[in-house]
Amino acid sequence: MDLNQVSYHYPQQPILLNHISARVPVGHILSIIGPNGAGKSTLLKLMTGIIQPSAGQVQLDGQPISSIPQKQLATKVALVSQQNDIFDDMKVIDVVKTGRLAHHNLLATIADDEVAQYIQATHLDALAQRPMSSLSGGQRQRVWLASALAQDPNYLLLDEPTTYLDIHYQAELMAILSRLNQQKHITVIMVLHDINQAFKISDVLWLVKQGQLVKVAPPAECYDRQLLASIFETNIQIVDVPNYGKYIVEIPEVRAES
Ligand SMILES: Nc1ncnc2c1ncn2[C@@H]1O[C@H](COP(=O)(O)OP(=O)(O)OP(=O)(O)O)[C@@H](O)[C@H]1O
Repeated sequence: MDLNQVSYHYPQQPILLNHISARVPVGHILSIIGPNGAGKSTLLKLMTGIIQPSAGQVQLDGQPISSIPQKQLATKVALVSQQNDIFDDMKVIDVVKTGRLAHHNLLATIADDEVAQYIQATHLDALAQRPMSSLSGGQRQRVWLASALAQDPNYLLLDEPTTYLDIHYQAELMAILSRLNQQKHITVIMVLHDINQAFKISDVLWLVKQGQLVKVAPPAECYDRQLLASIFETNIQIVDVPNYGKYIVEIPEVRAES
């Protein structure tokens, strides 16, 4: 996937993203990080074709994403975002089957067997027959992931996927994504707020500030205290944690006692 001179502004709003050009490395894990309002989710939406650039082009397999019919696009690109409750009356297994609609015309023709692997991959076996309305936020998050996987996409995009997850499930989700990436070669693109998680799991980072792509590099090249401090406008320290490695912490400025 390529972004060629992509600019974007919401209707009646000033320019948000300004001439962004970058290539998404196929088969890798890419995380987009940056402060609130930087334009990360908007960038993700442009990469799914949900919104179209005001100028420039997003290309998928050499084709403008805007020219790919929606159903065909759904077999290539899947988005896991903060979802609403429109599926509350449905059973988990049926919500997962909606992802298969990228490959079928009717939900009724999709067999349970066809979605079993996605339910297993997201550890939802015990919940498959439960209504969505009875699930916790973290469990729902895994259903959205299973449904996106059922699209069998080349590109899996996730917008803040760990928001509702406790630290155990955050680690579990990261492990699931790593496994999918390694075994199925799915390209993972996600917006992550936890920068340490992003640094740990990603092959490439996009650092975004005020609609600009400030740096594109592997995590090892982004452990730069000054760069991170300027992006997040806060005091950053990078510490060495035994058996973990480098860890980024935000340290509030210490004020001198008067
Ligand atoms: N539908 C919309 N209409 C108008 N402005 C919007 C819309 N969606 C987002 N914006 C504005 O665009 C800017 C970037 O929003 P975006 O959600 O892309 O940022 P973000 O980096 O993902 O932020 P966060 O970390 O807070 O989720 C913000 O100023 C936001 O208010």
